[in-house]
Amino acid sequence: MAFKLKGKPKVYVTRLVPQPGIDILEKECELTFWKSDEAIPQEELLKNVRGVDGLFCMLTDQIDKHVLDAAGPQLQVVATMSVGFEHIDVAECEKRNIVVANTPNVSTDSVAELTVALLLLTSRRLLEGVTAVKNGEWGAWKPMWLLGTEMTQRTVGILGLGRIGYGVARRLRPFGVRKILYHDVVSVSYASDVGAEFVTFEELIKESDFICICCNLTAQTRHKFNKDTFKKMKKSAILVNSGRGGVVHHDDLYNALVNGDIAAAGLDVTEPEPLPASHPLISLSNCIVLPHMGSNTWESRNSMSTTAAKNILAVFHKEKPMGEVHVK
Ligand SMILES: O=C(O)C(=O)CO
Repeated sequence: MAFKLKGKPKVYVTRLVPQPGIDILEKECELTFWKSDEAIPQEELLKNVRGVDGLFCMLTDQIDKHVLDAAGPQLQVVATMSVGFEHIDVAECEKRNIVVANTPNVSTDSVAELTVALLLLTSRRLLEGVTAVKNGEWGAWKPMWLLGTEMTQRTVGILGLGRIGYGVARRLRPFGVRKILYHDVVSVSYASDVGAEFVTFEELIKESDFICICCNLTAQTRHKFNKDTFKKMKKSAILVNSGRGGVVHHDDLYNALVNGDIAAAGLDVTEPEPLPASHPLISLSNCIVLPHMGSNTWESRNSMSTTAAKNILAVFHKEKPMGEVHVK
């Protein structure tokens, strides 16, 4: 059901976000903000959404039934400044005819670049090198010190050959990798652009030297990497996750890294986030943990902000937003 708006529609923005999106919204909407770089506490969110027509949120905000109730029946759109939308109760929004939209495409290059960077950081043991220099451990050249693994002639496995997985595959081809394997819910037509071969999950984990997790978190992918998976992987395998933390069982990963079931891991996403500094994975030299930096570029964040803003306006204009999402 469409609601007629009297005057400018009201939009609540749950954080300080890049200005380009705000400039777009300000022309047509009455904006209020959570004026902080830190996540809004849920009780503040519940208070501040009252009476809004649009909600501009991010992946740290739980947009559940209570928030929708607090907002009221005039709420038309929930636009998240993220690709992921696990934090939104999409089914509940659909029931209430509230459009949910995300920001696909605009962070693809940023996340794909980060994934390759993290793979190199991990496979070439670069952080251990930096740490050794800082700690004054850099002595005379040694033939057996901090040896990593080359990408050349290796098999790369990608779980989830969507936009980001494909972006990773395109960037890895010039490194001279021997094979790119992928597993996904369906085989995808553009796999042939990067010479990627569809395999079963079992084949992917057994044959790959490097595995990049680029998929969403769903009931099917939750803890897909667990103790049984790690036992089947090559002992020399390197695992990189830039998808969602919940795809990996972190306690099992810790054991696999300590017991030598796999060689190393690079994580840009964890479960939970933030991962506490006391978490055992952080103490390991063969595990690099980044603080979810995949889309941390000016280009990506500005586009995420403008896309979320345009999605909100599209709904007010009775048009289809670019990133409308539905219950799967
Ligand atoms: O957009 C997303 O879903 C993110 O994870 C932010 O990088």
